[in-house]
Amino acid sequence: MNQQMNQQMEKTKLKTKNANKCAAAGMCGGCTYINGSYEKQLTEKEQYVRTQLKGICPVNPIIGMKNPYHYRNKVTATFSYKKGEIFSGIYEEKSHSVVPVDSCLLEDQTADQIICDIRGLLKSFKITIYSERTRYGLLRHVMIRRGFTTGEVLVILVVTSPVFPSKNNFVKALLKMHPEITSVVLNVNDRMTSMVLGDRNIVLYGKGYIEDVLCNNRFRISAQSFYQINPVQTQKLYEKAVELANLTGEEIAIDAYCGIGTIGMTAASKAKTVLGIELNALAVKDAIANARANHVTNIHFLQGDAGEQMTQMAEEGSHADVVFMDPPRSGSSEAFMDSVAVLNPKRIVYVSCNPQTLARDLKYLAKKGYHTKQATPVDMFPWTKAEHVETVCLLEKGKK
Ligand SMILES: C[S@@+](CC[C@H](N)C(=O)[O-])C[C@H]1O[C@@H](n2cnc3c(N)ncnc32)[C@H](O)[C@@H]1O
Repeated sequence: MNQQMNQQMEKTKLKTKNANKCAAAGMCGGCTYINGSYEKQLTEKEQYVRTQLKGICPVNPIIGMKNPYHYRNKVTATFSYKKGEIFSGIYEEKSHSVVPVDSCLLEDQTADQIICDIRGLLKSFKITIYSERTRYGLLRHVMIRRGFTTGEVLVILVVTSPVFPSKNNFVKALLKMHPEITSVVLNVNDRMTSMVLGDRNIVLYGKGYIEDVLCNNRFRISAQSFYQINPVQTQKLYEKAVELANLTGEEIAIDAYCGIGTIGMTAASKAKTVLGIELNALAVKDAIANARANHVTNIHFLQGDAGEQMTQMAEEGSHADVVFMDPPRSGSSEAFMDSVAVLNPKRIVYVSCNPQTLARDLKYLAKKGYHTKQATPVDMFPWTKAEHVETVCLLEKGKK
């Protein structure tokens, strides 16, 4: 039997075994660890971080989750046709064919139910499904964001055109089935892109965003803004990050790659001032509104590339006592890290969702005189790949 046939048989066996837990297992690429115990998964993730950070710093035990299911507060569905009937689901791993999914072990259950009910409405409202191949059709995706503490629900209908048939009646029908929905937004995405959201939002119902409470602050979260997808673990992650910063109330702190200002606002009550830096203009708008709504007066925000903003601050002779940095999976830039060194903070708290780029950046920061004292992995994405484990690190200036 050739190798290809063997691999195919192994794949089929795995799918059959996993299908007991989830019909899409082995296809959507989400639950890599579905077959083992949660404890084993935590051990492997911790070991993965240890391997990546070998020779850099000691690694503390991983912080796991008590109930590691249905934690995703943001759910995105894609639609397609099978024998003329519309179905909804998730893209197959590394492909754009849709795997049917009605309920997922990781996703918020209310969100999954709303998606199924929207799918049920499409035919009677004559809403067509967008095809990437023909570029014909209206509805590309449905995204649901749900506030874990507030229960608020934002439904985002991602469409190719702002002309949505009988939109008021559609919203009315949806609200009748799901009175818990607090806002509905049309997001127009008419580009040939694999990005889910377009730039234009039209509010059909409610305020156009949700609010959620995290670490005693209330945050406003718009369609496009980054917000951690596992609120239970985020609380633990931010508490650890602020604890590592060891703030006394006298510090000038920077929250780089700040999103809607969540880490900076959590730290603000313990620091003198905080400056948040973020590229996404809508996230900065949310961050400013969040600071105002929570009466946090010692935090300010800059919109722009973190590397460019920090370079400018370094050139102006600015100083910081503590820098929080939480870059995207690709990690930080040398321009940013060069400038951090010029600002001369005592401590850097690095939050990362990619141990590989984290290791690369920690090595670069070591060359700049910042040594990593400790790292703590946090399981933000239970059942998914070890490569996605979150880690929070403390770096200090001076000798190793
Ligand atoms: C992993 S998220 C962290 C956000 C926030 N700290 C949180 O916990 O919610 C990374 C953030 O970096 C922002 N970002 C990406 N590239 C950036 C850049 N070059 N400069 C500044 N911010 C950037 C993204 O828009 C996103 O909000």
